[in-house]
This record gives sequence, C-alpha cells and structure tokens, in this order.
Amino acid sequence: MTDSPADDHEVAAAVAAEAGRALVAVRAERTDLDGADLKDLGDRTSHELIVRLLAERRPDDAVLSEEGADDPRRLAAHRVWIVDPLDGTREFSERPRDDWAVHVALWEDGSLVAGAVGLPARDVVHRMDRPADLPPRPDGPVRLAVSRSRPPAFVVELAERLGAELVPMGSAGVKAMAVLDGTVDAYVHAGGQYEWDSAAPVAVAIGHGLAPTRVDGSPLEYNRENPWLPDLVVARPEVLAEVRAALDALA
Ligand SMILES: Nc1ncnc2c1ncn2[C@@H]1O[C@H](COP(=O)(O)O)[C@@H](OP(=O)(O)O)[C@H]1O
Ligand SMILES: [Mg+2]
Repeated sequence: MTDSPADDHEVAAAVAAEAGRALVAVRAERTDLDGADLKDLGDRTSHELIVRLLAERRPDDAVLSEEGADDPRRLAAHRVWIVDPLDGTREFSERPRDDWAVHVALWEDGSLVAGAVGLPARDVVHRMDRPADLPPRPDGPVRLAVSRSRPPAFVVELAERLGAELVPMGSAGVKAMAVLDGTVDAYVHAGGQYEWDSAAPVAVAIGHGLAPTRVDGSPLEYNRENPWLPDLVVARPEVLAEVRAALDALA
C-alpha cells in the first residue's frame, strides 16, 4: 500500500535519511576505495536505493535523478521527484569532510511541494515542513557561501561589491542549509548547475520562509525539458535587498 499524499514530507525525509545512512556505511566500510571509485560507488548506491524506495512508496510518480537516464514521461507527469543522490560528490570522497548532502524534492504541477536535504555526516535532515527559526545575524560583513572547488568569478565580483566575506564549502545543499543554520547570510551561485542541485535545498528554504530566485530575480522553475538551471540566490531577509541591489548593479 502507498502512503497518502499528506505524507510526502515524511517520504522525502525518510528517503533522504535512508540514503544518507547507506552513504555513511559505504564511506566507512570501503576504506579500500577513494577518489573516483568512491565517488562512483556513492553515487550509484544512493541513486539505486532512492529509486527503489520511491518506486515502493510512490509508484505512480516520475523521478528525475542526477544519476539516472532521463525519463521523458516526467514531462507529462503531475508529480516528479527531483533527486540528487549525492551532492558534493567531491567532498564525499575526501574523508573526513562532512560537506556533502542527499537531496530529495517533490515537484507537483509547477511547484515544489515537499523536500528534504540530508547532511548524513552531520546526522541531520533539514525538512521543508519543519522550519526552524534562523539564528540572529551577527553584526559585520555579509557572509556568502561559495564553492570551495570552483568559486564562480561572478560571486567573487559580487563579494567585492558587497564588501562580503566568502565562506567556501562543498555541495549546493550544504551551502543553502548554511543560510538556514546561520553559518552564512546568503548563497549565490552562477555559471552552471542542474535542477537536482537546487530543488530540495530551495524547497527547504521556502519552508523556512525564504524566497529563493534566479540571479536575475526571476522564479526558479523545475521539471523543464532541459534540467539545466545554472544560477540561484538563497538569502536571509536582512541581507536580501542589499544582495539584490548588488546583483542588479552587476547585471
Ligand atoms: N559550473 C557548474 N556546472 C555544472 N554543475 C555545477 C557547476 N558548479 C557547481 N555544480 C554542481 O553543484 C553542486 C555543488 O557544487 P560546489 O560544491 O562546487 O558548489 C555539485 O553537484 P554534484 O556534487 O552533485 O555533482 C556540482 O557538480
Ligand atoms: Mg549536485
């Protein structure tokens, strides 16, 4: 029997948690592997588990996964799970880094309606339906999360304009959750990403009352034919106007 639609948040969180446990186990047990081999095993293990769990619990829904062949039926589907089985694959392969994530989001008829971002190495699952208050923002410069391995030149320029501090870390999910846990004030990305990199983090950020957008201020749209979604802005309310003004000036 499948769960009722009201349980979509539970499904997202449970699937993210179970995939996270599998990834932690792979990383702990396969000490014979590192680099590309560990990345590949992590990607594959998490993807296969997520696809199996969603097929069991939501057999009528389509799935768009970074690690699966694109299923064209998703374009006619009302409900599509958008998943990144292992976001921050590079960091996953660099033991003992903990900045990697599992993304599970549900898109329904044009909107993200459920989502969970698991941070397995930190034993945390952030959920769209369980918002926590943002910690107070400390005084001082705006803090921007940025890729540790390929910081976009655009974000470096933005930081200069804002007089902001760049805080490098891996994984789009980790960076978006760093806004919610108060580690940074905003996550701005440009130059390349796919829908699975941002869907679940954006769903969770929306659940926490934030209003993520594209860099040009337009809405983030999911389950499009081409899943390329190269930029996004996730900012806490106190810095949003300042960040938007700097983005508009750079455009
Ligand atoms: N220019 C780009 N083009 C495509 N994907 C990008 C990208 N920059 C970042 N990403 C993806 O966004 C995620 C976070 O990257 P980063 O840690 O560098 O910020 C990674 O996902 P994966 O780890 O799932 O591949 C990475 O592949
Ligand atoms: Mg990713």
